[in-house]
Amino acid sequence: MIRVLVVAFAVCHAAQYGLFLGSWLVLGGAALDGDVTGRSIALWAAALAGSLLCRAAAVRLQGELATVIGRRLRGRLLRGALALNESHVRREGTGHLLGRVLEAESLEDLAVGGALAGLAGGLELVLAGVLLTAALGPVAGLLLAAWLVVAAVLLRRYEQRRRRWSAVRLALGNTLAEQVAGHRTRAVQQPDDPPGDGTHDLYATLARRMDRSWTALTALVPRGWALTGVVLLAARAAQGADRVSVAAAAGGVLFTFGALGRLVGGLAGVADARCAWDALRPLLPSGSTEDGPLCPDGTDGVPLLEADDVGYTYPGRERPVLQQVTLRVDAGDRILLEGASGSGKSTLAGLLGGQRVPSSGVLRLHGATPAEVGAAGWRGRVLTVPQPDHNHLMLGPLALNLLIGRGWPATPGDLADADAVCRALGLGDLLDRMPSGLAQIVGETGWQLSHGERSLVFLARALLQEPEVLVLDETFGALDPHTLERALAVARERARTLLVIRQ
Ligand SMILES: Nc1ncnc2c1ncn2[C@@H]1O[C@H](COP(=O)(O)OP(=O)(O)OP(=O)(O)O)[C@@H](O)[C@H]1O
Repeated sequence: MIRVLVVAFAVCHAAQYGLFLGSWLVLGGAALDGDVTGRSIALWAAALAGSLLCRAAAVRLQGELATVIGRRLRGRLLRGALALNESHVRREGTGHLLGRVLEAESLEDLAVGGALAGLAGGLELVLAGVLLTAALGPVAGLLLAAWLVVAAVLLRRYEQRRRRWSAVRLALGNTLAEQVAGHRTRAVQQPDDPPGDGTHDLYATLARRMDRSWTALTALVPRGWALTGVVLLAARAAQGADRVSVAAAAGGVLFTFGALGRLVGGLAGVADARCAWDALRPLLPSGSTEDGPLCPDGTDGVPLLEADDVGYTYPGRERPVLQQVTLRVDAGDRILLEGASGSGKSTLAGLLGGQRVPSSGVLRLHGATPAEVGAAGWRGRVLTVPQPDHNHLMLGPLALNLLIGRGWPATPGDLADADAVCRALGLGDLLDRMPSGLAQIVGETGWQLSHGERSLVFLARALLQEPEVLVLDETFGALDPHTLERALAVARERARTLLVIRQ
């Protein structure tokens, strides 16, 4: 699809310039011969109209290309982000990752903002170079080549500066995200704003340098060439060349000026896209863009979920948190896992849910490893509900928070299920109190839920996803004994296979 669109774009673009040049050749030739007739004007108008039609088609194809590339890129980004394991996210920081995602815009701009047209400028330039050499001699061709060398040097410098600026921007984005997340704590604990660490100044300096390089590239090169062209034309006129050849040479210089401008603009866009691609690469899934094959259902004698000699060491830590863990979970099991604080229960929950990768040993779902099942496939079947402190309510309707695992917008059936699960868990009073019921906006700036209510919403959300194995990590810690008993009974009744973790 993308290849077809690119070829169609290139054909339309070439036809546009061919017709444009042809129109002026017809009229210009007739004018210089002093023989402008109704026929030559009609030919000129027809070629110009054809050129405009080709331009419209090229712009439309460019838009389609941008949409297709954007959709694919965002799809891959989403799959890659969902496949990231928790320790990777923690190590890099969410702000850093967010900065990387924002780079996707530069890649889309490459298609939307006309960099393709800039690249087509390269083709125009070849054509212009040939015309120019024919009209002004080989010296003109050599001078044009010299300006291309200058453009290459400036382009390289621009890309280097863009990379340095991007690295600081990512770090700055991460610091900002952390500061926003910890804003309340800082507001309470720090009387004054802490002094800056100089990163903002560095960012501003690098941004200025990058802008200067960009200006030098996109302004100096075409204008420098225009000046060179004027000198060449003046020399040609001084040699006593006839009017026709000076006019043709002036056309060649002007044509080259436009093509050079589009070429350097396009190449600057490509440099932006290369930097953006390097920033995005860690987020994109490697190999196939599709999820791996799902493992077979219910193979006889094979455990539903098993951990075989599994160990885990946090990155940067010397000692493992878990060693030689062996666990077998069969369909329909209800398992309680207890242990002391810091003994590694949540780490195991993360491993079982596919959010971490074991340092040793192997996990299997229906006999298939996570690599065979695919990250998204595994997480869709084994769902670990993190401790309430590590779980999140998104700013949005309560229904969205409950049904996020089922797709959005919700169907009437989904909403009825959500209502039934909430009422079974004891959230009926809350639903009746909220003016908009399931449509009530909850989250940071919406209706504030108590700790217990939040845990019940997290539990309802997980039950509504109907995973094959549900792992609840200290989900009941904030509930009073009566609510706890009721919630546990609902979980036992509704979950297909249940593993509950508590201290
Ligand atoms: N991201 C991390 N990096 C390094 N060490 C970690 C990380 N997360 C947890 N640990 C350490 O791993 C050990 C096990 O932590 P884990 O959270 O799995 O224990 P737990 O049994 O769930 O504890 P609790 O019952 O208190 O929630 C702890 O010593 C903890 O400090």
